[in-house]
Amino acid sequence: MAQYSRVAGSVALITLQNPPVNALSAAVRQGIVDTVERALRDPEVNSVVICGQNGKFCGGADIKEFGRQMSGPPLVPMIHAIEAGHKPMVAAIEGVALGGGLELALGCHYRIAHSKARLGLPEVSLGLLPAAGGSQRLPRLIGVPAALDLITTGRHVTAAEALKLGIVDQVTDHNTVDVAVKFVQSVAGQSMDSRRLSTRPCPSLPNLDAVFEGVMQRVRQSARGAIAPVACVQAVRAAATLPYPQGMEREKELMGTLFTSGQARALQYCFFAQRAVGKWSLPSGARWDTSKAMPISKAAVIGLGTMGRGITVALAQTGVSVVAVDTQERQLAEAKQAVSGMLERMAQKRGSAPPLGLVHYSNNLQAAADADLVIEAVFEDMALKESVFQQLSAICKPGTFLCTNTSGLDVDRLASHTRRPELVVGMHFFAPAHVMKLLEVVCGPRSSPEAVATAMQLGKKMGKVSVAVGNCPGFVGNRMLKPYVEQANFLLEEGATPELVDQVLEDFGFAMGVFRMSDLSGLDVGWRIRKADKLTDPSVPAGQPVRVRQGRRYSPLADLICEQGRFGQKTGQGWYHYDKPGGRVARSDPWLHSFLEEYRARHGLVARHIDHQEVLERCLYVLINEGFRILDDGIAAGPEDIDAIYVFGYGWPRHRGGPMFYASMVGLARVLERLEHYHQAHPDVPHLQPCRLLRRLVASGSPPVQRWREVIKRLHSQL
Ligand SMILES: CC(C)(COP(=O)(O)OP(=O)(O)OC[C@H]1O[C@@H](n2cnc3c(N)ncnc32)[C@H](O)[C@@H]1OP(=O)(O)O)[C@@H](O)C(=O)NCCC(=O)NCCSC(=O)C[C@@H](O)CCCCCCCCCCCCC(=O)O
Repeated sequence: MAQYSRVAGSVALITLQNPPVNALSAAVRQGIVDTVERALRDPEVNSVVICGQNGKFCGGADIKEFGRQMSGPPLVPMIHAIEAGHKPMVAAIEGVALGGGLELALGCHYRIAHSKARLGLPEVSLGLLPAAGGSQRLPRLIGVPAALDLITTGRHVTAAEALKLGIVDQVTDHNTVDVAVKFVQSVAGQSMDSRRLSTRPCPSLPNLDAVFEGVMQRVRQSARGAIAPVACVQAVRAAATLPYPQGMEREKELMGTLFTSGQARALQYCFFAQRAVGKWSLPSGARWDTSKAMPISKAAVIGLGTMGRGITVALAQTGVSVVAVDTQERQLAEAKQAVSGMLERMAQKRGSAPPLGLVHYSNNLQAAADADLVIEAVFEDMALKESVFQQLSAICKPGTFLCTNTSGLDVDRLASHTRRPELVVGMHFFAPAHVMKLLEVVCGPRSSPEAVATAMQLGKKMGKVSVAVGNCPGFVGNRMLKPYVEQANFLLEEGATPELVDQVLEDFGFAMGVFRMSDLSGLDVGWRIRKADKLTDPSVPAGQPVRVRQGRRYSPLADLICEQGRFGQKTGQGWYHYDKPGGRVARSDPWLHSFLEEYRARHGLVARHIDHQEVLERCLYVLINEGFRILDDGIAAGPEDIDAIYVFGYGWPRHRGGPMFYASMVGLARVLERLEHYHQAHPDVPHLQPCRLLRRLVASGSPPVQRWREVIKRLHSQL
């Protein structure tokens, strides 16, 4: 797993071999230990180059080994032996040097990188810290502030930035190994004493305490309960204040706490879940590896509201030529300005030219005629969308994929208005579409494997985490959101306040609680949907109790708020009060509190004390229960799909792994027992009734989340 060869007579070349990213598995570590020993022993060798096979230096420790019995030589002494070696060692970095891979390179005496290489210490995003000496060597090399930035964010840097920071000694456009071999020969025989980072002091920093205090405060705030970023700061502080051996002890101690934590398990699960969703399969048998994606060089976006504009920007950023269409002149002119502005700002940040020439504008649907793929993003109204699809089907060239950005309407019904329903899929983006990572690709029963593969591939090119889901009202994300929001409203009826509910959810790790989030998205959106579903007052049959709809408990609270013209941030009032329409800072609103009191009095409801546990359990478990129903219905292929959707699209805290992973951590039996308890207390809320799949999983011994797919398959095959 590490190949030894001799090049240029006296240089030992050690090549890591563990495709696809040369991760430091036990076998690779053993290979490195053996080959380094051999190179140091061999009298004919006077210097060493370490590189990775297939143009990739090393993606770090083998994450698949975590959580299992560790075997093979440990990383820390292995890297120490390299650093202590009396012959010069150079890391030839191509592709990536990440985590343990960069730590290995930091143990070498020199580092030479290809200009396209990326380097970083991303352990924090796996719930860990760079514990193979990275937290101690990097600050000694580049100073505390830069090291803190890289280690607490886990961000990757380009070779050019690495050179500027001093992480690498040289950047080349040529063959990196050849350059490294030449270089190492030029330093052979020299003392490497000054090149051993562990022997260097950390560059001194005035106001060390103040710097760490400030950083710790910022990190704690943005971590939202994640423990790894905090431990990363503590480890770098050890580098800045302790001699190297004690610093290493501290690094080990901190890693010991992180390594076995639930958060590390959750974050590592997220890493693999993000990759698993790319390997989609559908109930029809269509799969990612047998379905051919078509190339998309020209796209059209229909409807240039907020979503259409964001989608246009995201496509142009990807290098796709876009025709942006809106039949309303005023909207078109505003969109032109907004899209150009967004593209310019993004280009300025990147230091490149904005791709303005890729976007063309039109007020005529005919302009979409020769597009390879069209994304409809008109107002969320079925009749309007049906008419657009009918027209597009007549206008577009044969073979154009027709996609809808609907957030929950029936994709199959739209497909039925076209001549080729197999070319229709949903591409559900999340606002702002050029920023948010999630894309739900909604597959109707008639969507062809080719259409699904094309939408998935385009999403990936746009930098999205694309998740293939089935067609049902709300798909996956919004379908699960509905009972969650509903519970929050019921809790208000029973005595809670928006502040209490939001605080509990934010303490859990959500960026925003449900009420703050609703104010941000606009309360009128849900109101319009409830009106269309005939849930709001004028369409309710006479004599129907106001808190019952379609035979189940209903809370008209949100409707009443909307009737007051309180649509959230945009109107300056919603569940909270804002300084002005469009204001961002949510303040408690005394009006809302008296409104809730009056409401309860009017309906004979007596406010009771509601504790944090009840808020959390009712909101989260009802959402999780719907997740199980979605799995049982085959709308999502596995728990990873649901979790990726919630982490990347709904602000679910990544260090909690996603709702389904969280359920497995809490214990399925516990979730079931609490749902049963709440359903008994609220028999008129069907969403609280534990789903069949949850019961089945508990009955089969609550297998780990990675094995749920098998249980689901078995369950379905028995039907
Ligand atoms: C590398 C990438 C940037 C490549 O991206 P790309 O898009 O090209 O490809 P994919 O992401 O799709 O990946 C392809 C393929 O490869 C798999 N993979 C990638 N990286 C790894 C990896 N590091 N390990 C295993 N597998 C990997 C990926 O899953 C894909 O597989 P598939 O089957 O889907 O094809 C990108 O992949 C990337 O970003 N990778 C992760 C990089 C990273 O985060 N590296 C850091 C790893 S953690 C680390 O290095 C830790 C070290 O600092 C120190 C470790 C010291 C350990 C000491 C343990 C002491 C424990 C003490 C505890 C004591 C407890 C007690 O007391 O008992």
